[in-house]
Order: sequence, then structure tokens, then C-alpha cells
Amino acid sequence: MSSALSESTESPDPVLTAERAHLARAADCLTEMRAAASAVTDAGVDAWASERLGAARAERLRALAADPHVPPFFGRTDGRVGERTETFHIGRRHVRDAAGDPVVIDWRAPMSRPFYQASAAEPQGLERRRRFGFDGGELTGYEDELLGAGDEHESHYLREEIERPRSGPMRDIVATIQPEQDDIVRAPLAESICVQGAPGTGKTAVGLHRAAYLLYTHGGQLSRTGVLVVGPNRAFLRYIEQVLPTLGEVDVEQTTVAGLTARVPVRAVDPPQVAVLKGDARMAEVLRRALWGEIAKPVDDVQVTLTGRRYRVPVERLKRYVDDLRRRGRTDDDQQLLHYAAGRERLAMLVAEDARRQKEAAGGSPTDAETRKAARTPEVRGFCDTVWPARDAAGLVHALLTDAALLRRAARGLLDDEEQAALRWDPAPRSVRTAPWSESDAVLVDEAAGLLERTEGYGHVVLDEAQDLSPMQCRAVARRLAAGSLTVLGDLAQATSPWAPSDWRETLAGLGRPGTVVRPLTRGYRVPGEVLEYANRLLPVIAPDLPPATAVRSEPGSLTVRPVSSLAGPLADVVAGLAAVPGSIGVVCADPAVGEVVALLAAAGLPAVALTDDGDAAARIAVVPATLAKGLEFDAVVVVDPAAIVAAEPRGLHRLYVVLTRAVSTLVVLHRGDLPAPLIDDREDDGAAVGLA
Ligand SMILES: Nc1ncnc2c1ncn2[C@@H]1O[C@H](COP(=O)(O)OP(=O)(O)OP(=O)(O)O)[C@@H](O)[C@H]1O
Repeated sequence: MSSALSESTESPDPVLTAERAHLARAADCLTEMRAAASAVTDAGVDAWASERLGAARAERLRALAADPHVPPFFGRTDGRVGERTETFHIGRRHVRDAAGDPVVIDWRAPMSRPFYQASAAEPQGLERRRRFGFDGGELTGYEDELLGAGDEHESHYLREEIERPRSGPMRDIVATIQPEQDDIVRAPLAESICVQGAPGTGKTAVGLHRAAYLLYTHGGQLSRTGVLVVGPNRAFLRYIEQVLPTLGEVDVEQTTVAGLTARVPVRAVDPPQVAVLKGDARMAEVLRRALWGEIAKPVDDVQVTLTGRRYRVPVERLKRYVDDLRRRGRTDDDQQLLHYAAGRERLAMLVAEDARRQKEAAGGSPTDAETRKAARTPEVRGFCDTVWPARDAAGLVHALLTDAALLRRAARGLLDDEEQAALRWDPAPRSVRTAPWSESDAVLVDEAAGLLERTEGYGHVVLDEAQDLSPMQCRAVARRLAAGSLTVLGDLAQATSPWAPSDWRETLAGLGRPGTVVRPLTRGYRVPGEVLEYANRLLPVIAPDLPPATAVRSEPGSLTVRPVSSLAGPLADVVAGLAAVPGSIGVVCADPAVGEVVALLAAAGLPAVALTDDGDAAARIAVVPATLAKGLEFDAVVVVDPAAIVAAEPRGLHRLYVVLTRAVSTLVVLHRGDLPAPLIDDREDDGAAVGLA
């Protein structure tokens, strides 16, 4: 290996000098590209560009491209092509010179792939892989692997990148994507993938980079259909929301399942067993029956007025029309599938067309417009209102949860009496507007909306923390997929919801992609080995079938487990000590303890702020309710009273596993009572702080 990890002051390294010159050239070319783009803008194309991109987004793209702290490249490959060596500098976006020749290659381009994948065993044509180190925007060092000569080693920059203190939202990993991650990032668009990944293996990062890769590679197709990223809560979205924009992708919708299904105002929380029931896939069939099962049999002929004359459509034919349409509401063939609202329109047209045929048989020739007008006459509308009544999604769910007879008809053979009773609102709300809608109800309303009308689908959906989704939530995501593909990310060991699956098949079937291959990720980048080993003690109890993660880093001293008799002094001391060095700090406790912990820190003069799910960014010292910790990470984590976290909910040990795996550099566990059984260590002495190395 040859490298200059930091520059010596005496003799400037000629490699560094040359690379800095290339950096300066790339920066100049970028400036020219921007100037050319704004010249085009000045020439009046801006209206078009702004209309296409949205003025704010176009502005944001320009600002990002101009960020001096984002160097134009981070790596380089030298490969042999015949007699000559071909060199590519790899960066976040393509940079070309005035003649149009490439100066930097986009990391997503096929030519960049060997940078991520080549090894000494399979150099993929590379003689050398070079990685660069930066301080701010300045190039300060590099390291080389001479792959052709068998030299391959773990990058020093990987560790440096992981350990760089966090001060805000999640960063991209584009300079250090690892081969097993790159395989997933660059999988073909048509391929749906499920990643079962242990904590900190980079699932979220991989999912976001995959979205960016797909948008680059299939821009035309995906710009029409769009890419959707779904995360567990708004605090998480706030944490990840800058990653795609820094990769130049400002056009990806990022939301939660609650955001996708926000058709009614959520103001109530269901007891767990009711939430489980409402999230059960049987509810889809109950809703379908409640809607389609209430279509009535025609009992009389209908008189249709067409161009001033009246035609009688006999009841037998009306029955056939209704039956045919109902069948099309059941079909598995997506092309043939008829939604309820469209069925209603279609029925009116079938009746009007019957009259038209009668008129044609009598020698008339009514136009399409006249036929459509006949379908809107009061007689035909009245017939449809009786037989195929107009419905709205919230109204349907409201009816189902308040009308015992309707529920009984729809749930026959599916839900027993007890389950039906558990579903019903008691007392029954007077109107849709005042109903105590819960998150699970909102998902039911969304399902009903999907029965009424076709839901707009995306070309690709990245679904994070998918292990927590109920079958009905899975269906809500599946509806948004249409013909698109899916990247499912999750960890069964971190499943905390009451419907948590024990394997991925259930979730993947619910998502409409039962054949999806599950790919494991087990190399943990976030959590130091000492901390991961400690958390992994929970695995035999919470997920005995999953292989434990292995950490890529070891950091002796990163774990401290400390029994305390009272929290106040030790907590303030620990947090003050951690706050003395740069980096983010998360103090995680059981949800009900957040107030106490904030108050204790405030009393010690430490500016801690409780993290909430309103989407606000975490403060430097964030007090994190255990239920919001998922997906987040902090340089240092203090876990307060793990036993209380476990006791707070049925899957409390899974929650504790999430909480114990949030730290990048330091984990301190403070416990007033006993530790949960799997964590009790023979080496721990009463009253003493113990670092478990
Ligand atoms: N190849 C990489 N290079 C640099 N950092 C990486 C790499 N892979 C992952 N990381 C870092 O490791 C941390 C964990 O990544 P991420 O949050 O994507 O993991 P995860 O599998 O989603 O974790 P969890 O399931 O615990 O929430 C992040 O800080 C991420 O930037």
C-alpha cells in the first residue's frame, strides 16, 4: 500500500499535488457547468426548468451543487485498457470539461462499479484503487490499494467516516459503500429485495443509495412513476431526509405509513389487542364485503329517457349487468379489476347503452354524448343510488365500526362475536367527523379508499423498518406499488409491534411480493464490537434463529454498565463528560421517564431537549423516548434503567435491543434496579462502574 494519510510539512507529496490540481480543475469545470446552466436560465428557459423541477427544488439543486464542503470526487480507479491506463475520478455527480470530456464520473455510472467491488482476488481490470481524505473541502490525504499486485486492505477512511462526530442529520456513505452493500444498491430495478440486516449494517443507508442509483439509471421511467421512501416515524424521516438531496435527488417522496394513510384525523389510540385485530389481513375481506356485499339486487325495470323518448330496461337484464360488474370487482387480474366507484359509473352506462341499443333496433342512431346524458338522468341515477349506492371511505369504516348488523354480515365466518364486539366503537360516535379515529382505523379507511378507487402507484418503494408493519399496513404499501418493485429493509430482532412476524414470508406476502429473496447483512458498521456483543446477549431470547451481527470495529472502553442508587448525580456527570467532546448524545429511557430525565439534566445545567415525533431534529443532547429510538443513532448513548424499558411494553426486550444498538462510539448503561436477566453479568460488582471490554 502507498498512502499519504496526512501531509508531511517538509516535502509535498507529488501525488497529493497532482490530485489537488485535478480537484481544482474539477471545481473550475463545475463552476463553468453551473455558469452555463444559469446562462441558459437567463436566456429564458428558466420558466420551463422551474416548471419541470419546481422553482424551490431547482434552487436547492443549484445550492447543493455549489456546496464547497462537498468535494467533487472521493476516489479514483486506474485500470488497464490494452496498452494504456485508464483513470477515472469518482464523485457524487458527473463533471465534464468545456470539450465535454469527463473529469469526474458519477458514482452510479457503470464505470464506477469496480471502485466499490474490485478485490485482489477479482481486480475487475483495476490496477489501483485510490481513496481520498478531506478536511472540509480540502484534499488532505489518500490511500492506495494495488489490486493488480494483490494488495487489498480495509480502508482507513471507512473507520474515519463512521467515527466522524455526528452533528445533524444522517450523512451519505457514497465514498465508502462496501461490496455487500453495493450489490444491493445496484440490483436491477425489476428485482424486489428484502434485506434482513442486523443493527447498524447500513440498511437505511443502502436503501437510500439504492433509490438514488435507480433514479440515475432509470431516470426516464422513474421520473414518471416516482420513488417513495417509507420510514417508521417523523423523527426518523427528519434524520434521513437530507441523504437523498445530498446525492442530488430532491424528487423522492419520503413519508411514514401514517402519512400515506392520513385520510382521517387520528386522535385515539387502540388497546394492543384491538390494534392487532384491526391490522389483521381478515379486515381486508371484511371491508370488501361491507362495500360490495351491500350492493342490492335490482327488483324492478328502469325507464330510461334517451333523446326525448323513454325505453324500458327489464329487471332481468339489470340483474345481469350488476352481477357482471360485481364479478369484475373480485377478479385477480389487475387489468380487469373494477373499483367500486368506477363500477357505479359503469352500471349507469350499461343501463343507458341498453336503451341506446333499443333505439338503434328501432332505426335510431343516438350519439355517445346522448347516451352519456341518458346515464345521468334522474331515473338512472336513482336506480344506481338504490342498487349501487355512492360510498366514501371514512363513511364505510364508520358504518362498519358502529353498525352491528352490517359488521355481522361482513364478518360472517371471519370474525367471531368477541372480535366483532372488540371492533365496535363504544359509545358509537355520532358522525364521521367526531369519530375517535386511531392509526389502525386510518389504515382501514385507506383500504376502503383502495376498494373505491385505484390508488396511484410508484415505480419503486423503499420500505424501512418493515418488520413492524401489520398485514393491513403492508397492503397499504402494496397498493402504492402497482407494477413497481420494492426494497424492504428490516430486522426481525428489532420488531416491536404487537403483530411482529417471526419470518419475512408473511410481510412479503402482505406486500404482494411473496417470491422476494431475503438477503442478509451481518457486518455491523455503527456499533463497536464491545457494545454489539453486549446487545447480542438478548438475541437467543428475542430472535434465536437470526445470526448475530459482527462489528467491523472494536473500541475498548466503549461500553460502561453502571449500577446507581439514584439517578440524578451519576446521570448529570456522565452526560456532562460526554458533552465535553464533539458529537451527538442520546439519553434513552422508557417513555414515561422522559420528563424526569429532562428535569434532572436541566437541574444540572445541561441543555437537554426531549425528542418528539413532530419531525423536529434532535438536539445535541437529546432525551429519547425508547419508542422513538428506532433507526436513529448518536455518537454517545446513555441508556437509563433498561429494566423499565423492558417493562414498558410486551416486546420490551426487542425494544431494549434497538436501544442498546444506537451508539457509534460510547454506550453507558445506568441502572437503578436489576438489569434484565439476559444482561446480568457475573463480572459486575455492586456499586462499581464496569467497563465490559
Ligand atoms: N459503508 C459504509 N460506510 C460508512 N458508514 C457506513 C457504511 N455503512 C453503514 N454506515 C454507517 O453506519 C451507521 C448505520 O447505518 P444505518 O442506519 O443505515 O444502519 P441500519 O442497518 O439501518 O441500522 P438499524 O437497523 O440499527 O437502524 C450509519 O451511521 C451509516 O452511515
